[in-house]
Amino acid sequence: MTDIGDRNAAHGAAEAGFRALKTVYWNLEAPRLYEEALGRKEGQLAKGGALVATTGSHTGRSPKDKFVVRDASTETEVWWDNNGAITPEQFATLHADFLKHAEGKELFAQDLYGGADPAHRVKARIYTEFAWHSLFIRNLLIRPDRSEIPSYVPDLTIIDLPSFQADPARHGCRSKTVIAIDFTKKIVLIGGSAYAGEMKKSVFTYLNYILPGQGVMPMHCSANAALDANGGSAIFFGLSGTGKTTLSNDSSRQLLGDDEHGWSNEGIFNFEGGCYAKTIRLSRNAEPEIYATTERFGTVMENVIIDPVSRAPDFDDASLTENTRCAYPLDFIANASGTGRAGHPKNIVMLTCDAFGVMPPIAKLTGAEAMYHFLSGYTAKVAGTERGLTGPEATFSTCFGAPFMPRHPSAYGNLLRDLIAKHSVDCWLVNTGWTGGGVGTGRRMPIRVTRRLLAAALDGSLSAAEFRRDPYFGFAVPVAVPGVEPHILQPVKTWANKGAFVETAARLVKMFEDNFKRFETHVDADVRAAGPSAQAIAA
Ligand SMILES: Nc1ncnc2c1ncn2[C@@H]1O[C@H](COP(=O)(O)OP(=O)(O)O)[C@@H](O)[C@H]1O
Ligand SMILES: C=C(OP(=O)(O)O)C(=O)O
Repeated sequence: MTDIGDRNAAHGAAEAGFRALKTVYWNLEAPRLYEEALGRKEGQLAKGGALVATTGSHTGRSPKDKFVVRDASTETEVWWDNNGAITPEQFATLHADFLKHAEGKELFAQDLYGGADPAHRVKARIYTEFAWHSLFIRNLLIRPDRSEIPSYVPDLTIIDLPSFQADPARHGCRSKTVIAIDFTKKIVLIGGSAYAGEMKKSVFTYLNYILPGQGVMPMHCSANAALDANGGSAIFFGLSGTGKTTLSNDSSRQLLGDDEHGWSNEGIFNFEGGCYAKTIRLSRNAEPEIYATTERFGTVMENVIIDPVSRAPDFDDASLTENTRCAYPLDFIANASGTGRAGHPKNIVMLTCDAFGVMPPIAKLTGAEAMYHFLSGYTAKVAGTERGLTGPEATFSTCFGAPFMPRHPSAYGNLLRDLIAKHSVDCWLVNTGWTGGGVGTGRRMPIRVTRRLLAAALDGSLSAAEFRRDPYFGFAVPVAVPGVEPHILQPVKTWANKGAFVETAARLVKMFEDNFKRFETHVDADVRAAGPSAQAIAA
């Protein structure tokens, strides 16, 4: 086997069990990875300098194909209702088959960190079959200084082989696609999917497993901080597509990260060193910072269509998927933090994309309401983004990230509750979804309105506003916010058909209540009482 690039000479691919590899390219940086990716026809060069790759049939994550090894140490730790299980024997067979599949191949390896706080980081080594995947994960995670590479020994090893086809009968999985995590052996195997996001979310899942034991709250959230040191940081929880990336990019604040953070006694820290932004209908005006990254050498664009002649990207083209993406290192954003760390948050924002159009654009939450909405994890999927979906569909994904949470939600919920109380954090619920009606009749909340409301929340002025109680959800909604049309703050006023509003709101309340039944025995009475209730409707 030939090794190319900076590496730890004493700790290489043989330790991971690889045999008869043709070559391992270690820690290549962007220019070499471009050469390898383009030379293998893995992708194309876009007009502005980004590398564009397509992923074939998998253009998003495959949560149903994700499995955790159930063994003596995970048995009592993992929330098995939410995580698929495979046996240690099935994992051993899968691992051996992965190593066999890699024989004779050229692989790319990146030695990276997950976690900007050295006290709580994981050293993640990622072996990939594709050069563009190596560039993607190098962009997304934290890149060690070159001087740290000779002594780098990984804690976690990820092997990503999209050309591997799993066998459900042999490997205990569900299809030819598999994401298998062995927390005891600290190995992740990704096969049968070329969607690059699986790699970064595997590191996230690993940290979500280990960090609670270190007293650190891991969170599916973006984060930014005021430029003035006393202004404090803010975190934005939200499921995919709710606006974590879009809204954390704010030229008046410092960006920490767009997706995954931890909260320790020292403050908050990014798990990553890059961002993974959605590019569908990306607008230069509404999202100038993100747009600019698509015109740079080093950015990876995934499933974005480019013109065959000019190589200019067409962000309106969803012919491969709605989930088109660009991945870039944090320093491509001018006002990104150099450390990935900030003090304790002053504000927590829970983002929801309400496709029914009944949630107000912003509400202030009590601690108990924040816990209720954190455990509920509500957003809505829109028809067209998934096969078979004909109308908006409510999704309740606990902790705003159920697919990445190996432990029971109460493990994360209790940590968050204590941190909110200890640091007297203001909590908000923000609807980035529909207003004036649901999908089909209403329109998406203008980004300009959401940004204006957030600015007022984060600078502290909104806390002092006059509030009214939402008749359905019970939380406090501001009556007026400078620069925002007042009627948009009261959803019923934005609907032409008031009867339809009342009926839709009652339906959504019922969905919340049905969903929350599974948490009722895990929470205190104040949290149970913090949800919407049938009484609130009658009143
Ligand atoms: N009011 C709004 N707030 C935030 N995003 C919005 C809004 N209206 C439309 N969008 C669009 O919704 C998408 C949000 O995606 P993104 O920020 O990547 O979400 P996440 O990071 O939570 O997955 C972007 O494509 C953005 O342009
Ligand atoms: C990477 C992902 O997360 P997000 O959409 O929140 O960026 C994903 O869902 O694939």
